[in-house]
Amino acid sequence: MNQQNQLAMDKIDSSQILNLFDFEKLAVGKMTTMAYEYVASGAADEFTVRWNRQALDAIKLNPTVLTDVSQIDTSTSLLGLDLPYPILIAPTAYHKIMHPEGEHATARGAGSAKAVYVVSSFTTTPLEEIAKVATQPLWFQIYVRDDRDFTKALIQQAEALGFRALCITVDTPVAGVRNRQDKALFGLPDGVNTPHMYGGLAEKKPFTWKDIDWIKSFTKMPVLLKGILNSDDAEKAVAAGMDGIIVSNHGGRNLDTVPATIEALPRISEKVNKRIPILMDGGIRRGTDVLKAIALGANAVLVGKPICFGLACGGAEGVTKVLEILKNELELAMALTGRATIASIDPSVIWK
Ligand SMILES: Cc1cc2nc3c(=O)[nH]c(=O)nc-3n(C[C@H](O)[C@H](O)[C@H](O)COP(=O)(O)O)c2cc1C
Ligand SMILES: O=C(O)C(=O)c1ccccc1
Repeated sequence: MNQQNQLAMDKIDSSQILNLFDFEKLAVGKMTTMAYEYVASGAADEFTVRWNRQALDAIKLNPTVLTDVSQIDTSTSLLGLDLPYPILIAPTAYHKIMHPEGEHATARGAGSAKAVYVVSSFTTTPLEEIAKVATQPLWFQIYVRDDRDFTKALIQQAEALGFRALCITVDTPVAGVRNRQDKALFGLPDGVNTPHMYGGLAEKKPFTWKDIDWIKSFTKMPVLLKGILNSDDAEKAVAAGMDGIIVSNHGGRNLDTVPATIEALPRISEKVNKRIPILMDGGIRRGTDVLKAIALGANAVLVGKPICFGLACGGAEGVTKVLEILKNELELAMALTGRATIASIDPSVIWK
């Protein structure tokens, strides 16, 4: 497709695309079936995918009235970064199957929206190209390979390119039961590849806490563990000197029937007791979802699938729009619950 046609394809009708669910509906017609099935599907019977949403929906809010909400301030700080709002782009693989500009567009979209973009190690665009166009901080996500020299070199490459934090994904020693993805005969189309990663998800060598210590020993980037669901592991992460954790069930794509992340969050938050920042992802689609996650102990959230759909619908602009809609909804949720700042969002905003 030429550039003119792509730009025309990328025009989003702002009068009709008003929330994150609208992007998914629009994306169905814009993506190949294979790419849509890859992004939208979860593991096995997709209970956890649904629970991520249902558990957020089931939480009721308890607004406070007559507080000064004339100035809503969504800003926060996280691992030395000042964020205008507590929403990051979750690492997702293979952006070029979603849009021809791939991760390049995602990085530009993140830049316009002033959001941190966590780049997947399964990026289909070289890290140096992403770093070149990024105007906001980038983080890097890694899958640890059996080849530890390769793993170390990749982390050092990201660090040298100015990536600001490292997320080690720990919930995927093997890929989950991906029936929908398999039925769609998922595979990368010709011309799309992953310049920094080889192979699939499953590796043979044990990958344990010892490897986490090893990574910590040679990188100066803050290190976060992505995919924590139980509070004992959260405690081990603190003990291992981690700089943060990401409470995640991989968007329901790995082990079906694990709980919703919003359900796992409170006990992890209690155990961690503010010693390190906690991020959360899984089913965040509305500003009220962000508010609920913060109320239950998250310092920030990440969004996965909606970014993929925004990218598919509108390239960089689509990515920006997804983030702007979510930020705007968060501001409204804060105003309507009587919370003018992120710090004022505490458990009392949840109806009990
Ligand atoms: C298409 C897709 C690809 C993903 N690829 C990765 C990946 O490469 N590395 C990783 O750590 N997580 C990956 N994830 C998981 C996301 O980082 C995140 O945990 C999840 O999507 C959050 O849930 P949400 O999609 O409901 O927002 C992927 C998720 C999706 C939907
Ligand atoms: O799809 C995923 O969830 C994922 O993390 C992934 C990343 C690279 C290759 C295969 C799966």
